[in-house]
This record gives sequence, structure tokens and C-alpha cells, in this order.
Amino acid sequence: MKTIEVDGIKVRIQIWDTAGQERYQTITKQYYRRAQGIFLVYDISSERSYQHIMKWASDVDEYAPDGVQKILIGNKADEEQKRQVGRDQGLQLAKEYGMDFYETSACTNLNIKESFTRLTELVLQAHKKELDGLRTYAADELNLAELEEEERKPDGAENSPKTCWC
Ligand SMILES: Nc1nc2c(ncn2[C@@H]2O[C@H](COP(=O)(O)OP(=O)(O)OP(=O)(O)O)[C@@H](O)[C@H]2O)c(=O)[nH]1
Repeated sequence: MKTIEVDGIKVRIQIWDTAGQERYQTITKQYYRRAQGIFLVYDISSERSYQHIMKWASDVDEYAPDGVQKILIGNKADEEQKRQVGRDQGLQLAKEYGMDFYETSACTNLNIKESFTRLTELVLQAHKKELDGLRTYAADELNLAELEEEERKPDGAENSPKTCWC
């Protein structure tokens, strides 16, 4: 669990780091079902991990809910001397999938906060209609409650602080 602030709103996010190894994939897929946002992560020093993104993406399409938000990440950006995947390749793949793209480093913290904030923003935007609906509903409920309170007060009671309602 982590709390981050997006547009002045404190959002509590639950983060699952799923295992990459093939033998855990049955369990991994179960995490997709309740995900609202997913990072598809490859390692910029491993062409193989980049090639594997297509497999991850098709699993996400198959098992994650419709409307799940996704961001492509090229991690280990601090390992420039070992780079096998160009930044342009990351951008190109992200464009194909219609995703945002960041190169990050868990070692230097490059773009870690930015990518988490962006994914949270995307999830919030995707749920904006529901949130707005809830806000309107809550406001209506509140108005109704206030109205009922007003109706229960005897005439002029609201102007008289000494009046007892019991
Ligand atoms: N240089 C560098 N090393 C990193 C970075 N992120 C992770 N590592 C190292 O990469 C190795 C694997 O990291 P994990 O966090 O276990 O990777 P994972 O993708 O969760 O691995 P799976 O268990 O297969 O899911 C560890 O030795 C980390 O220290 C990074 O940004 N830069």
C-alpha cells in the first residue's frame, strides 16, 4: 500500500509485483482480474525482456478487465553501457499499444514517482464518470438529509438557539 497525491487528491494504491517466471504464470494471471492499472516492464539491457512484452500485453488483454490502464516501462535506465533496447524502440512499441512510455531506474529513482503518478491519474480519469456520479449522489443525499432536518424543525426553530427539539 502506498499513498500518493494526484491533483491534490490523496490516493491509496495497492501495488502487486507479479513474478516474471513462466512457472508462476497461473498465479500471476489471477492478479490481472482486479487490476485497474498495469505497468508492462522490460529491462533496457535485455532485448529478450523487450520481446516478451508482446506476450505480457496479450495476457493482459485476455485476463485484465476492460478499461484497465497500461503504461510501458523500460527499466534499468541507469545501465546505459549494457543497453540493448533503444529508447526509440520503447516509444515505438508504446505507440503501437497506445500506451504512455517511461524509461525508469529503480536504482536512481528516475521516473519512478512520475510513472506511478501518471498511472494513478489515468486510473482516476477512467473512473471519473463513476466518481462524478458518486459525488452527485452524495450531494443529493446530503441535500435531502438537510431538507428533512429543516422539515422536522418547528417554525422559527432555526433562528432560536435555545429551542429544544426533543
Ligand atoms: N541496475 C539496475 N538494477 C535493477 C533495477 N531494477 C531492478 N534491478 C535489479 O534487477 C534484479 C531483478 O530485480 P527484481 O525486482 O527481482 O526483478 P523482477 O522483474 O521482479 O523479477 P521476477 O522475480 O522475475 O519478477 C535485482 O538484482 C535488482 O537489484 C534498476 O533500475 N537498475
